[in-house]
Amino acid sequence: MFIKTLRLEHFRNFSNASLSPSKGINVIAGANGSGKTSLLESIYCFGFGRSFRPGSFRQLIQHEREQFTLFAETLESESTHKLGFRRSVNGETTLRIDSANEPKLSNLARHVPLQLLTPESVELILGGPKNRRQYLDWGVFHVEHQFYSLWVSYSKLLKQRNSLLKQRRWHKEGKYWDQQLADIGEKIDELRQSYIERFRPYLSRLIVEFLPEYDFSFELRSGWSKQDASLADALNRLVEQDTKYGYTTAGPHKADLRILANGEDAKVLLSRGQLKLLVTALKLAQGRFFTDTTSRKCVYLVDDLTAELDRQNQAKLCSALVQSESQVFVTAISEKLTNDYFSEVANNVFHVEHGRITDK
Ligand SMILES: Nc1ncnc2c1ncn2[C@@H]1O[C@H](COP(=O)(O)OP(=O)(O)OP(=O)(O)O)[C@@H](O)[C@H]1O
Repeated sequence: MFIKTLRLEHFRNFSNASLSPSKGINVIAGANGSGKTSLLESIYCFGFGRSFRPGSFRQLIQHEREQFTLFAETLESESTHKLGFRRSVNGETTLRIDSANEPKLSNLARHVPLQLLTPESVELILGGPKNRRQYLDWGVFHVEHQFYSLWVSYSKLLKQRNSLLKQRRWHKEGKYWDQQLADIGEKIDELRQSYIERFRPYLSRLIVEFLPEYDFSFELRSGWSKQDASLADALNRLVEQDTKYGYTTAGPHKADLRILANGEDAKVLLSRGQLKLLVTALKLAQGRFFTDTTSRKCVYLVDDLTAELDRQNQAKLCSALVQSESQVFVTAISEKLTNDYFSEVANNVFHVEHGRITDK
């Protein structure tokens, strides 16, 4: 998938701006506060329905305005799609695909597979399990089409169980729903486990490129104890505890991807720069696996490419991005990056200044 054109209306510091990126490397250059990250954020909205920065969606709407609107024209397998995303201060969201309103964000997201790398991406390793589940589920969502509907059903049943637990009504009605919750929960786990098994060789290959000095291992923890033969058994065993807490403590919503370097938790062993390299490898590996399994390409968004990487590793990352033959958006204070790392390939440089975009 390639973005042919992108238009931003009243998004952050952009009043009305557009760009026609190249199919390859696009460098977004500009001073601090010019709007580089905001530009990446606007693309990210199509793939995730939200920003990657903290704060409410209201902060994305330009000050003094009622709504922002984003348009993108994409090209995939010789078909063009027109996508629209609008959010208003009153919370209303409008999605459009090819001139029709689209009720489901998941359908828009399927059109725009994205991998994001920012200085904050190390939270994938340092942060809680939710970050790693989101990472993993991006892959499962884009590769296994039944995953999303299973996840929606599971979330509904989980909400219902939690409400019964809170109201201490589980003993009256809960047993029946638990079996359904467990069946769907097990299916979600199977899809994740099968994904990680197929994905593991890609991970290993890329990690050797970026961090050859460590021996990494990855283990997907299902979200319930191995001492239980099934999720149904775990839910049954934990019902008294769950009633006390008022929520469900076992299930795929508690899964985690354990990442070990030389047998130790990666977050306690690696330096900040090494964590960034690990995350870089994780993101690139997921993009490669996605391409090999679906014959589609994702778009890479790289904010502040030079942050925390030495020159050798910056060059490695750039060469991996070029090799991916995907569309890439990288931000940098200076366009010098283009000459240093991307001079051999066709690339576009866009200058951003106070929310205005000009190409070279
Ligand atoms: N809702 C908004 N309305 C108007 N301006 C905004 C809004 N939200 C943020 N801004 C401004 O937009 C500008 C662009 O911020 P952005 O983070 O995109 O810059 P950047 O070019 O990535 O900067 P840096 O190089 O420092 O990371 C900032 O000056 C910020 O104050």
